[in-house]
Amino acid sequence: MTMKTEIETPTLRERVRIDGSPAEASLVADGTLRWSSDNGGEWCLALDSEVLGLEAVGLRIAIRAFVELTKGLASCGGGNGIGKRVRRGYVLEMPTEEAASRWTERMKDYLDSIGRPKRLFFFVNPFGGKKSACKIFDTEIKPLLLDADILYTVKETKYQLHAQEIAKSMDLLKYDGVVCVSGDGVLVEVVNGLLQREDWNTAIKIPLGIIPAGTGNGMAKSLLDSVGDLFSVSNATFSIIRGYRCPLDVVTVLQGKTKFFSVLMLTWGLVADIDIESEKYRWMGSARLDFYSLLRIMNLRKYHGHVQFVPAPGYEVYGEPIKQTNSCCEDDQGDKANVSACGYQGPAVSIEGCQWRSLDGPFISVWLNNVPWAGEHVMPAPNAVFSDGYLDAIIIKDCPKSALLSLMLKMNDGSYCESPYVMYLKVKAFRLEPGKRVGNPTKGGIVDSDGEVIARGDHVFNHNNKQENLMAYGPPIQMTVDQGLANIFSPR
Ligand SMILES: Nc1ncnc2c1ncn2[C@@H]1O[C@H](COP(=O)(O)OP(=O)(O)OP(=O)(O)O)[C@@H](O)[C@H]1O
Repeated sequence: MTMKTEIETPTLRERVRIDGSPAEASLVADGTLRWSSDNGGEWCLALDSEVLGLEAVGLRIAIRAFVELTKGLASCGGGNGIGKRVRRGYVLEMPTEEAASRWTERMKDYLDSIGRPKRLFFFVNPFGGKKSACKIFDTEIKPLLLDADILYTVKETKYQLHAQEIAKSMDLLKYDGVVCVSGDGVLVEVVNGLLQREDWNTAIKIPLGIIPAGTGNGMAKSLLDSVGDLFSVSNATFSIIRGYRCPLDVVTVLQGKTKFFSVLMLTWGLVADIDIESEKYRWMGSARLDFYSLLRIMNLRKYHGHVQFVPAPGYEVYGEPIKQTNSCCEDDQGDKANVSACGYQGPAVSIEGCQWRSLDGPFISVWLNNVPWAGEHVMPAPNAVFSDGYLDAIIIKDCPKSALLSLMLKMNDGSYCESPYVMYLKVKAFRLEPGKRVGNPTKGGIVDSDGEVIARGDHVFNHNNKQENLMAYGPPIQMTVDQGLANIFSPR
């Protein structure tokens, strides 16, 4: 027999009716509402993890909850997160109006004390994924916001970089958070917009949120999966309503005088080729990635090139030590003022004195990740942590095609990393010098950051005969991590 310790002190007790049935109710100091019905059975609701909002009218308190579909007797706290949740109402009828207002005040005070957002700004990308973000907002997100008494402003993005433009100039004091109903692309634009502001150091601290409505939803998946929650729009929305947040590393990607900021990943070689070149098979739906992966592995490409990195403690065995770095950015460090008139300039801690190591090609694939998941079903970096100050580098130099095929099939649980062909290390900084394709010196690869092509070996020119990508293919591209620079709403 186990002894029950007195850690929960009931703060309020009352004879009530719940959904019409007489019951004995208590509201415990830790925010747990319990009741035992006269008809038998103990019930429990955790205000923090199961309640959206509440309202008192006369003797009645209407509680708007968000609970697991299979919520049973006395189960409290949102279960194991695996089950689907639904909105559900409970009505508490108090014996007096005085009791009703006392209980309401206590419950509202508790919800206020956990720092939930009250005013949110939403970017909705009507163009992302299956082009259903507006419908998702109206049918799945809005009802939860209304139940939680959250005031919201919605802005549909009209074109590429629209979200970045708005984030650069919007009045952030009006909001407790900026949420993207989109794929990862719009979130990255918001981070870039915030960091281009004069007041970037306060602007970047505004809590960011992501509700999956795109093709690439790696951030939403990483956040929900970190607590074992089911990947869904409503779970992502509820995690924003609850208001917990975690710090998020921001990566500065720099080449010469060009820079931008990333929060997800950068990839070159096999994965970038599959991600970008398979676009032409979009008509196949989700099968396009499997089909094109197979095609690329059968006709496997390798790329010449060179990488340098500052390993995290414990990862110094990889690569060869180098004394002097041929930094891509030495010139620019002294020239920082020219990079941008204002805004964030990159991590304050210098990496110049660090012990760099290097690896020479050819490479099959180089993949750097800030969070574990790159998409709903692809987990390249199982050990990635949102704010450890490191990028997880996954490098494949050589691998038989049959082994590569089986690695690709193990991408959905991260187990591919155990293969002896996969080099997995954590780095503080990374430099990529992408080269030409082995056996075909006229062809280069693709460097893809957060789903966008940033450099292409086969030059693509626009109608003004200017190279259309942000960066050049060949010269080093440097990535440095600023630990926990941003904040993101997280399930816990
Ligand atoms: N109205 C719009 N028309 C065209 N592009 C837009 C519009 N609004 C946003 N965008 C752009 O769409 C891109 C992708 O957005 P997002 O990440 O939300 O969706 P996605 O479906 O995951 O993306 P992808 O097209 O890379 O698969 C972003 O770069 C964004 O700038």
